[in-house]
Amino acid sequence: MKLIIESLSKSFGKKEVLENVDYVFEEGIVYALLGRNGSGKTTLFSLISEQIKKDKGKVFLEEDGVKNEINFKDVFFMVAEPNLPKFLTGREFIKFFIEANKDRIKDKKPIEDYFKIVDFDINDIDILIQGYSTGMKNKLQMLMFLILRPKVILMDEPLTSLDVVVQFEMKKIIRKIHKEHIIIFSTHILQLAKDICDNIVLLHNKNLQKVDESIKNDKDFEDKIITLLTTSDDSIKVLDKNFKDLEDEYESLS
Ligand SMILES: Nc1ncnc2c1ncn2[C@@H]1O[C@H](COP(=O)(O)OP(=O)(O)OP(=O)(O)O)[C@@H](O)[C@H]1O
Repeated sequence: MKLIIESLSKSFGKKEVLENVDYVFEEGIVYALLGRNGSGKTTLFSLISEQIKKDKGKVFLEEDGVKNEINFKDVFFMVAEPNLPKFLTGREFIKFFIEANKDRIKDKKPIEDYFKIVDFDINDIDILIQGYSTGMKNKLQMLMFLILRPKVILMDEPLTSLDVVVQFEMKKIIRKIHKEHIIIFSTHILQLAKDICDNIVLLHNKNLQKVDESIKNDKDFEDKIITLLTTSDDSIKVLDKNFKDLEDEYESLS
């Protein structure tokens, strides 16, 4: 199975965020999507999951050699700050979610078993979601994709709000299920990208760019990624210019 992006472009007003992006993501590989703030990671995920309209280009899913335009039902987009119904309990919400998606769930389990997978405190499942921490809400989101097992899983900064124990559990779960899915994981935490992902893809200069796999084992891994994310970036030129101005100013004073 492959997720194929062809000539994808998106602008907001005059700001072009993605320009003719072509990329192929494959099943069984966990991808880390790295990019600077505002580079377009969330925009890319929103386009793939059809939450916003493309200006140009298409996204396909290829299965057994047959290529079709992607259906939003094949994609689960896990956001950093989930918007869940506040006045339901965790149990009520997951029960409703299972009922609403019953035709798509292959391997149905008792509800409490699902909560156990993400190490959700059983005493908390009957309190209202409005009382949940961000980490607890994120565990509910994880449950949603573990119940649905969609073909494509997009995770926008997913583990940041989880405590280290749950992060570790989630890393294990992602590694366990990754063979049957296409998983793309956006993060600013380079160590996480290195730990959990097979391939690193940069979103930089409005386009996607594969990072050579050997970089992951390089002792200067973080420096190299930063260099790649700052090449031909105007902000760095501005920074350099400011330092030059300061140096000149300093020299004229001394
Ligand atoms: N609905 C919108 N209307 C106008 N501009 C938008 C909209 N959504 C995103 N943008 C702009 O598109 C650019 C890319 O935003 P996006 O949220 O995709 O970046 P990101 O890589 O996810 O950033 P971060 O790492 O900070 O979360 C930004 O300049 C942002 O201001």
